[in-house]
Amino acid sequence: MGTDAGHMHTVASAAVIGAGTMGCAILSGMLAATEGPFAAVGPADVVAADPGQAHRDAVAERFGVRCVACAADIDRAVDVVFLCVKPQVMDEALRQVNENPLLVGERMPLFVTVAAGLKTPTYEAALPAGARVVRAMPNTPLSVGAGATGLCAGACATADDVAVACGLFSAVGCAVVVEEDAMDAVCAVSGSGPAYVDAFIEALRDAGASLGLRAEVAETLALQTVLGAAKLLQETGQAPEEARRAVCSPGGTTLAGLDALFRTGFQASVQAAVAAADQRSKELSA
Ligand SMILES: NC(=O)C1=CN([C@@H]2O[C@H](COP(=O)(O)OP(=O)(O)OC[C@H]3O[C@@H](n4cnc5c(N)ncnc54)[C@H](OP(=O)(O)O)[C@@H]3O)[C@@H](O)[C@H]2O)C=CC1
Ligand SMILES: O=C(O)[C@@H]1CCC=N1
Repeated sequence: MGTDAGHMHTVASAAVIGAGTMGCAILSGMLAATEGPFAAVGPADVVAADPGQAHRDAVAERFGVRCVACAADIDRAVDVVFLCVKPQVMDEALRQVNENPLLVGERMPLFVTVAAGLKTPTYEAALPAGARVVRAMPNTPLSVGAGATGLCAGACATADDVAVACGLFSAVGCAVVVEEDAMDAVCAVSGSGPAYVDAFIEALRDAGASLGLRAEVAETLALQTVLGAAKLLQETGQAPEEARRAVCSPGGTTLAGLDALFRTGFQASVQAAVAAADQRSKELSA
């Protein structure tokens, strides 16, 4: 990594290990960045590792990056390695990283992991002493520039390393730095969160359809309602409680709807979902 006049580290090259949903979202954000630490990184500076040949061909075609089967096959040193495989196969991916002297030699890259559950000491124990690790928990809207990412630093990561990782994730959404013991909660709220919102949109669509709306009409209305409600909060800075009250006319439809929603356990359902995801994240790290 180089340091520019503002002392912000800039990245010249990167590797993405595991080019699935998250790996591709990171590739896409990194290559689109026109400012921040990844602004100078182009397709020729990036290598992706993924075992599926057909998948690799598709990734090479889509992003113009070089693709190899696994981290052991990466044939150049890089500044940053993004670890984007499932937690269950991280051991193997780290073993392949360790087999590659270009990645674990004298000049080690910064390792940024997005795996759920696995804690930074796990990586630090698997990699050579002194490995700089930043753990991130992004979410799928990253791929459309609207991600929400929580990050924390491993024991050897510097403030600049955290700034580099934040630079990538904040170019494609928002990024917040938290303590490592908050990462399971971040995973439960925003990492898994898009799926809860999708489930809500499905339920709103199906409820509309059950009242006789055509399914496509119901889905369009449900989706735009969620998008619009979030945008309203973001653009006005209103608290959700305040925005919610503005929808409620005395004795009107919304209060009738909210009363049924809360009476049938909406808040308890969300609480249970987040608690279960938090618990699962903790289990993945055990
Ligand atoms: N999806 C999400 O919403 C989020 C996921 N995450 C985390 O991101 C990580 C990746 O998840 P996601 O992108 O959804 O998973 P995907 O299955 O979409 O992507 C993982 C990719 O890694 C490949 N892979 C498996 N083993 C290796 C290896 N040894 N070396 C290189 N590549 C390998 C897989 O290939 P193959 O399929 O052929 O095995 C697959 O293409 C997980 O750890 C998850 O916890 C974090 C936040 C949100
Ligand atoms: O479901 C999972 O385990 C991953 C982590 C957060 C979102 N997807």
